[in-house]
Amino acid sequence: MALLKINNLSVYYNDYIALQNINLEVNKNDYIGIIGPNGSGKTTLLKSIIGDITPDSGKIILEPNTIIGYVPQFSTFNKEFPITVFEVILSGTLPTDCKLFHHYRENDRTKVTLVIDKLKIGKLADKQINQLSGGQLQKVLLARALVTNPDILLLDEPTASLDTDAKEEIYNILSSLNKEITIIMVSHDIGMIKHKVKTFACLNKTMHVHENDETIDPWHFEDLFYKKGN
Ligand SMILES: Nc1ncnc2c1ncn2[C@@H]1O[C@H](COP(=O)(O)OP(=O)(O)OP(=O)(O)O)[C@@H](O)[C@H]1O
Repeated sequence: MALLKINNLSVYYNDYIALQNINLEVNKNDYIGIIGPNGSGKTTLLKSIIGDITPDSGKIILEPNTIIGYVPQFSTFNKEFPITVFEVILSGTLPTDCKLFHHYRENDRTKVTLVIDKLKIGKLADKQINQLSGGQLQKVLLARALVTNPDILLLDEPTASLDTDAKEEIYNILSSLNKEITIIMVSHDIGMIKHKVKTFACLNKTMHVHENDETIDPWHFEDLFYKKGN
């Protein structure tokens, strides 16, 4: 059984069609790059998968007990909130039905320490988030998503506004994580992810899926949005 199956998913914002009849099958260890122009529905698709948006039609089927980790768009994160790196990552353990005064368990703190070690960001743990560079903050957001030990990691433009070295570092971390975790990543960085992802999902309200092989030229990919995929 697929880890995640999307069948004929459509999402409307009032009369506006954001996603139309999307189909996608995601299996263990897949590494899918979702590409598409601005406004093509990429974030809407990720939010539908995590249940933040209820589809108007179609189905999203998860294998039982599948855990999803979500790294939202960097720009949507409020860097001015007075909170440390450790606390941001700890917040990833909060249950979805969290009460106002939630008490973390010792086990939650242990999970944070493990993920901090894994991403080698121990030196950042006590810093306030407004003291971080873009690349450091991106790693912290990744750590927050990893703290629940997800089976599938969804990332919305994880390298937007990062310099080339910081991008390369994030992509190297993701390639290493992909040995254990299935990854679905939205990106505008087609030239760079060409060397990373296993599959391209080309989205512009409708979606076509293509294996990332030598026939895909990252500089002439426009036709991938129209060809019939699987
Ligand atoms: N809450 C909303 N209400 C109305 N329209 C929305 C809403 N959210 C998104 N849209 C519209 O739906 C379309 C798809 O938006 P979405 O954010 O999913 O695109 P995207 O591909 O992620 O864009 P970008 O690359 O710019 O981040 C856009 O035209 C957007 O304006």
